[in-house]
Amino acid sequence: MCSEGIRFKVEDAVRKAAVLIEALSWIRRFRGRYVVIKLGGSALEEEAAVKSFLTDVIFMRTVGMYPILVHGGGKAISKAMSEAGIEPHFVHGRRYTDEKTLEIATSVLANEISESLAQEIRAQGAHAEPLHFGTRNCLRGEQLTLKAGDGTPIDLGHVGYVTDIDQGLLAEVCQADAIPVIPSVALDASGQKLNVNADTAAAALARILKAEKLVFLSDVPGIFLDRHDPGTLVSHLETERCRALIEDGTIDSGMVPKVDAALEALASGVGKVHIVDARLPHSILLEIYSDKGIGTEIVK
Ligand SMILES: Nc1ncnc2c1ncn2[C@@H]1O[C@H](COP(=O)(O)OP(=O)(O)O)[C@@H](O)[C@H]1O
Ligand SMILES: CC(=O)N[C@@H](CCC(=O)OP(=O)(O)O)C(=O)O
Repeated sequence: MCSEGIRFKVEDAVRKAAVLIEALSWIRRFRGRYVVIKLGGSALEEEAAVKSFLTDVIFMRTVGMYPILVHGGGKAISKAMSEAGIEPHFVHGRRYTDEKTLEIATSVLANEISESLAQEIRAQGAHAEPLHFGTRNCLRGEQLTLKAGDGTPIDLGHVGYVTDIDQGLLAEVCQADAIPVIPSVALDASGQKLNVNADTAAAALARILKAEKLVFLSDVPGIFLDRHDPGTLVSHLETERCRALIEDGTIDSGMVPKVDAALEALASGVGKVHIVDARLPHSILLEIYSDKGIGTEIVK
């Protein structure tokens, strides 16, 4: 090999070592800490990206962090409903959930998506435990009642919000070296299933656990000031600015429940919230274990 080739090889090796050294302080800092990761339905559509993301989650567990995987599956639920001849209907961003919709949504989330994520984690040589009404339940909730402007209650059907979680169960699963996989379905005090928006379910978990971090993996690189201009990606946001961006419509549609959930989590003690692109290989590792992430971080 010529001297130029040797120099390149050495520089490449030094660069790789530098990445490991940079990760070291973050690995030490986050060891034994919970990080709640929400995988959205849009991100779940890309199989190869999901596999690569799960490798990252296994990495996090292997270096001593406690990742907790919470997932939605809005697109898959809508598809299953259409196949059953039911038109999905959303009220204030929540799916109107009658008996039949509840049956479809909970089956898609728990029996299909949670199980397939857990299977993939196992196929990659790690441990996973789906936690829901059909296995061991983790999320407890109550029916959600929204009010219209004039104060009249809005009927959402079997839609809920998380009031509490089984912290003992989570600790047991994490300490047994497994990665908990949790669909956004809660059980109320009488055992009735409730369909919960997955962003709010993840935020409630992070809030109750006082997690180090809450990470939303979606199908965008982060928050943009102008969605048509990739140069406007914001890498750091504080809560006040987030409120203003929601107010002026810069943050809208599916990003609103995420940022609302982020603000709620930060207000109750979660260290930092990240919004990253699930389609970008290793985005979550770069966000957590390097000095400068690649998505948007939100702090108090
Ligand atoms: N300011 C913004 N920056 C980036 N994305 C935004 C913004 N405002 C709204 N969005 C939208 O939010 C979407 C993410 O929400 P959603 O589709 O509900 O994702 P998920 O399925 O991951 O919960 C993005 O695909 C984008 O269209
Ligand atoms: C009440 C309610 O709307 N529940 C959501 C649960 C899934 C979800 O939130 O999935 P995403 O993360 O993909 O949006 C729904 O039925 O679509």
